[in-house]
Amino acid sequence: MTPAARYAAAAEVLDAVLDGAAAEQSLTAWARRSRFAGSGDRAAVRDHVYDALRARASLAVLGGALSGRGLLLGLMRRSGGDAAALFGADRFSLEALSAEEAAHLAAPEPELPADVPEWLLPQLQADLGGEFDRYNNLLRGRAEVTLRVNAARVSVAEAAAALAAEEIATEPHPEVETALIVTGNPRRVQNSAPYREGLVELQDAGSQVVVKAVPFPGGGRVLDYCAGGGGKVLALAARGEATFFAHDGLPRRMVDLPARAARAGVDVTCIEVPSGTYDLVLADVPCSGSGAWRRQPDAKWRMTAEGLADLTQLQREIIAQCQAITARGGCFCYVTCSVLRAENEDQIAATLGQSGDWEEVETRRFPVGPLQDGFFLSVFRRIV
Ligand SMILES: C[S@@+](CC[C@H](N)C(=O)[O-])C[C@H]1O[C@@H](n2cnc3c(N)ncnc32)[C@H](O)[C@@H]1O
Repeated sequence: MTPAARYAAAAEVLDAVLDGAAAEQSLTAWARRSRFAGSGDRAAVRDHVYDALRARASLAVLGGALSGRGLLLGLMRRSGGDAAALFGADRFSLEALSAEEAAHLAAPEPELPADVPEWLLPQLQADLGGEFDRYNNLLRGRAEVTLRVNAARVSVAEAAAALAAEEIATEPHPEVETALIVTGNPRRVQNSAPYREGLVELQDAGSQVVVKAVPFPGGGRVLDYCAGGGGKVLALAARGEATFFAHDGLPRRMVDLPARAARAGVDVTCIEVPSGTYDLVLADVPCSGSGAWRRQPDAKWRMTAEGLADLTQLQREIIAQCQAITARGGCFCYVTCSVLRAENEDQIAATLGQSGDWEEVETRRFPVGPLQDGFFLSVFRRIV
């Protein structure tokens, strides 16, 4: 596909997303009906779509319309690209610029809105204060592909060398000692020997830092109550000996966990119903994902006030369930990848903070950064 044709395909996918379809499904549907597209084409179209969605509000203003075409015009304007040369470039491209579009692009740059849902803007500004502008700018960029080195099996330098042997370039994360940032050939990672052999796992650096901050019991029973694919419980299991359990309200989400645990050389038992008590209960609860919206920008635009209220209700239910199964003297760790107080500090204040049965060990925010997603962690110990 020509570069112009890739933009035309991205516009088609974006229009479907703006009509309410999910980005991943729309990309898959486009790839199915476009058998001529190679892997490079699919990757380029995906990048255009996600770049446009991350900054949907500001690009619509820059490009002059909230449409696939308008967002891509905005994207080109932001990067200083020549839209006139690409639009109308060949028979597969988008139509040439209209006189109105050309005039819009030539006019002085308008004031740009923030790239967060309008209804949530006041809440985000109040919650993040002076950090909001930085957060908003970071949300417009791509997230890094990051690996967690399985420190139980290999050193960071050895893992980097094994990846380099397969032409996967990495750099150590400047602050997170187990993290390698993939700087070349990220799409090769999942077929590489270091990945298949469990020397590395795909995991954001923020996620790694949160797990490291969890007080590890050094034995006993450890439960990941919202395990999903198992990222957190696998990182916990890499920290030392204990008996590890994984649970999820939607058990099928754990389908890949046994294979991932086997690759990493750790034992994790998936359970449908927790039984007895656990010395450490970690709940990485379902949340807005506002600390990780770079990775799922269409989720950002789909979030509604009602959806957020439902999530905060579910989070309170999960906290209550976890309180009941934490052993006396054990710890409960509440984790979100949200930057909203409503899902973080307010939840803790309304639940654990009200109970005389629990003492706070630590509550921390891990802000969104250029190299990591944003997280929140609150650790409470159940009084003996
Ligand atoms: C943020 S994700 C967890 C990600 C995972 N910890 C990781 O690091 O890969 C939240 C998970 O909570 C699960 N969940 C939703 N409702 C739940 C409930 N009532 N009880 C337990 N888990 C639930 C979801 O299915 C989802 O897998």
